[in-house]
Amino acid sequence: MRKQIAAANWKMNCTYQQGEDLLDNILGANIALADHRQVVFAVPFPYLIMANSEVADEPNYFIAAQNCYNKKSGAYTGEVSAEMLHSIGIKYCVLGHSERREYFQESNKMLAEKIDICLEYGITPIFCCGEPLSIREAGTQNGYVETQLKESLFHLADSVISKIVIAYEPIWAIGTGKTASSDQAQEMHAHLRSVLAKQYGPLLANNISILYGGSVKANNAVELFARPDVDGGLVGGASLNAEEFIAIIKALK
Ligand SMILES: O=C(CO)COP(=O)(O)O
Repeated sequence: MRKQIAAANWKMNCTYQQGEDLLDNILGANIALADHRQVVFAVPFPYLIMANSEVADEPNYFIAAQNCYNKKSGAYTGEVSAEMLHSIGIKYCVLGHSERREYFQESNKMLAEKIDICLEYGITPIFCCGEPLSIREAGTQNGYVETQLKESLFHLADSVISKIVIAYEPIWAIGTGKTASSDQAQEMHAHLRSVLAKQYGPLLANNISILYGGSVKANNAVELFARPDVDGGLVGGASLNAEEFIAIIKALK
């Protein structure tokens, strides 16, 4: 079975102490994860080392960075490299979140570079894609998201593509409380998988986890995650509440 993943994206939230308490509360629930299930916490940079040591003895729990730079090293004041993340044992990195694309002008091409560097350092990218409301209203979301995939991922060899996790996050559903219906999510996830299958063949496409993100909550996770092409979620707001996120972890297939 494909990996089913509950990923928390804390964004720019929590003090160090709050973050530590949140992790303690979630890990304290002692949810044992079957081998096809994983939990990932994407925490702010200053908390990576603390968070990584919290999950060190917890099988199938991992820590992610929320971003890294598209250059390997050098005079880029304030940036964080994939090599730095690797050097502290980080295994995942969220890339191309719509907030990065919007506020920091991250392009598909720049994201392709970030993906290559992460893979070089053995870091699994959680590649985010998703359309804005205007595109959804025009009905052209399939082509829009397909282009994001093509321009950032399709240079990857067959041997590497299965190392990517994809997160489909329709922008109109992020932080708005307006979740895509499970039908809308399934439809897009199936489309993305067919686009991947066209490029890489059905076998590889079937192995790639595609997470849904956008107002995932305890009360809609079961229905969303039950859909055949929805392999878990990338969760913002609800991941900041231990009880909510625990319920979301338990909703994994
Ligand atoms: O952007 C998201 C996760 O990366 C989704 O955020 P919300 O769950 O707060 O809508």
